[in-house]
Amino acid sequence: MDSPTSLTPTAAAPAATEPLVIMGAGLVGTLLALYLTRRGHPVHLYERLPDPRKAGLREARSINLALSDRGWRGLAGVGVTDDIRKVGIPMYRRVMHDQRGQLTYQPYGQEGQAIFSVSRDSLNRTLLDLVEAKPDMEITFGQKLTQLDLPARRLHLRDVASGREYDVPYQRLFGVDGAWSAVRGAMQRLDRADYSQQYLEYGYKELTIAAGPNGTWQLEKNALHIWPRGNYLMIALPNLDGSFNATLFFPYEGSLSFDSLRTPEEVEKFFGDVFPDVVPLMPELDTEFFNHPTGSLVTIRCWPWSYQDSVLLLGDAAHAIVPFYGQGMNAGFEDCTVLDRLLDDLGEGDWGRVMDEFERLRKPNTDAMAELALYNFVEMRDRVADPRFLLQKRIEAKIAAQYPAKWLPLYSRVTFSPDTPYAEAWAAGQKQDAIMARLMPHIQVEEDFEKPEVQEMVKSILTE
Ligand SMILES: Cc1cc2nc3c(=O)[nH]c(=O)nc-3n(C[C@H](O)[C@H](O)[C@H](O)COP(=O)(O)OP(=O)(O)OC[C@H]3O[C@@H](n4cnc5c(N)ncnc54)[C@H](O)[C@@H]3O)c2cc1C
Ligand SMILES: NC(=O)C1=CN([C@@H]2O[C@H](COP(=O)(O)OP(=O)(O)OC[C@H]3O[C@@H](n4cnc5c(N)ncnc54)[C@H](OP(=O)(O)O)[C@@H]3O)[C@@H](O)[C@H]2O)C=CC1
Ligand SMILES: Nc1ccccc1C(=O)C[C@H](N)C(=O)O
Repeated sequence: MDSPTSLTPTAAAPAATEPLVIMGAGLVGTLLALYLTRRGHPVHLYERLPDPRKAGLREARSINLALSDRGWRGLAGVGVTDDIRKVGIPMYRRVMHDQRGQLTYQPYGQEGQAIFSVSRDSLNRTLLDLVEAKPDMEITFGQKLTQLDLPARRLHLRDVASGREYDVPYQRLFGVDGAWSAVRGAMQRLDRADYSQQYLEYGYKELTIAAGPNGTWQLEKNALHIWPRGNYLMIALPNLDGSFNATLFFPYEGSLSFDSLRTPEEVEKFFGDVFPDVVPLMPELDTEFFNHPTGSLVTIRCWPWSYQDSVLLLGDAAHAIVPFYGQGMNAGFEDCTVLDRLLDDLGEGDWGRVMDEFERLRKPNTDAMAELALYNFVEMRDRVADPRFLLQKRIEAKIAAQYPAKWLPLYSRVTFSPDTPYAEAWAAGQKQDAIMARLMPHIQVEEDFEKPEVQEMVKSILTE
C-alpha cells in the first residue's frame, strides 16, 4: 500500500464538533463514513438517491461486483468483513466458454485463493445499516449537490422530492459522488485543473442467467464465467439465489454491435450463434436486451484531487476506471485505508498536508490501475481464448512455484495483495510479460518447462 515516508506526525487536533461532510453514500462514501466516525468525528452524509433500503431496488447497473483483497482490507479496517462475507460467493477460477460450448479453466491464484462475487445492493445496504447504527452520524437521502462554492465552503443542495434548494456551510468536504462527481465538476473549473475522460467504443448490457430448480446454479457456481469472442465478450458472476448476472461488453457501432441488433429475432440469432450454451438459460433475453440500459465505459483522470485544506475527492470521483479488472470499488476502499493511515501518521492538525499527501501517494497507483483495467479488457475478450496464452499462464504458475521469492504473477499482485501499490504491480507485470515473450518460443507443451535448457534459461533470466 502507499505508505507515507519520512513524515513527522503533527499533534492531533481536538475532536471537531462541526461534522465532516461526505457527498455520496455509495460504496466508498459509506465506508469512508465508518472510518471517519471511528476517529471520533461527527459525519453528515448527503445522497442524491432515496434510501435504497426503503425505496426497493432501483434499476441497478453493475448488479454484482468482484471483491478482492484490497477491498477486504478496507472493510477489515472498520471490522465489517463478517457482515459482507455472508453475502459473498468465492470465485476460484475463470471458466472460458468457447463457441461450441467447450470449457477451459484458469485458476485465479493458488489453491484456496478467490475473488468474491457480492451484490452491489447488499453491500450498499449493509454498509448503510452499519453507518446508521453509529452515533453522531447523519445521512440525508434525496439531496442532490447542484453547486459548490469552493472559496466560501458552501454546498448548494436540492431536495429532489420537493425541489427546495438550500445552502449548507462546511469546513471539510469529501467528494465521493462517483464517476459523474459534482464536487469534481466544481474543482474542474478552477485554474490549472487537469481533467480527461476517455470512453471506449464499447458499451455494456446486463442480462440474467436464470437459477435452476430450487435455487441451484446452472453453471459452475464458484467461478467467473467468460465467453471471449475476440472483439467482444460476455461475463457472468454468481448470485446467492442461483442466478448469474451476465454482462455483455459489445461495440456500440459496426457490423456486430448494439446498433446492428434491432429486433428480437436478430438478438436471438446472434446469441444462438455465438453463445449457444447459455442461451437456453436466459429466458428473459429479449426483454432484458431491449429494456435494460446500455452503459458506457470510461476512464476519468483528474488532478488535483484536493482544494486547499477543505475538499478531497476519493473513489470514482477521483479515478473512474473501466471495470475489466474488477478493481474500481476495491481501489476506492483502498483510498479509505490509505487516508486513515495518513491520519494516524500525520495527525489531524493539518488537513491540507494530509490531503496533499493522499493525492501524491494515490495518483500514480490509480493511474496504473486505469492502465491495468484496459490491459485486462484485451486479456478477457481475446487472449483467454488462445491456448498459447493459457499455456503461458500455466508456465508462469510453475515459475512462481519454483521461484516464489522472485516471481509473483501480475494477477496475484493486483488481486491477492492487500497492499502492493498498483504502480509496482503494473511495472513488475510488464517486466514479466517481456520475460515470457523471450521464454515462450522455447516452450510448445507444458512438459517443455522441465527441459534442462529451458530450466537454465529461466534461472539465468531471473538472476539477470
Ligand atoms: C459494469 C461495472 C462492473 C463493475 N464491477 C466491479 C467489480 O467487480 N469490482 C470492483 O471493485 N468495482 C467494479 N466496478 C466499479 C465500481 O462500481 C465503482 O468503482 C464503485 O461503485 C465506486 O464507488 P463510489 O462510491 O466511488 O461511487 P458510486 O458507487 O457511484 O457512489 C457515488 C454515490 O454518489 C451519489 N451522487 C452522485 N452525484 C451526486 C450529487 N450530485 N449529489 C449527491 N449525491 C450524488 C450517487 O447517487 C452514488 O450513490 C464496476 C463498475 C461497472 C460499471
Ligand atoms: N468507469 C466506468 O466505465 C463506469 C463506472 N461506473 C461507476 O459505477 C457507479 C454506479 O453506476 P450506476 O449505478 O450505473 O450509475 P449511473 O451510470 O446510472 O449514473 C448515475 C448518474 O450519473 C449521471 N451520469 C451517468 N452517465 C453519465 C454521463 N455519461 N455523463 C454525465 N453524467 C452521467 C446521471 O445523472 P443525472 O441523472 O443527474 O444526469 C446518472 O443518473 C457510477 O457512479 C460510477 O462511479 C458506472 C458506469 C461506468
Ligand atoms: N468484475 C468484473 C466486471 C467486469 C469485467 C471483469 C470483471 C472481473 O472481475 C474480471 C476478473 N478480475 C478477471 O480478471 O477474470
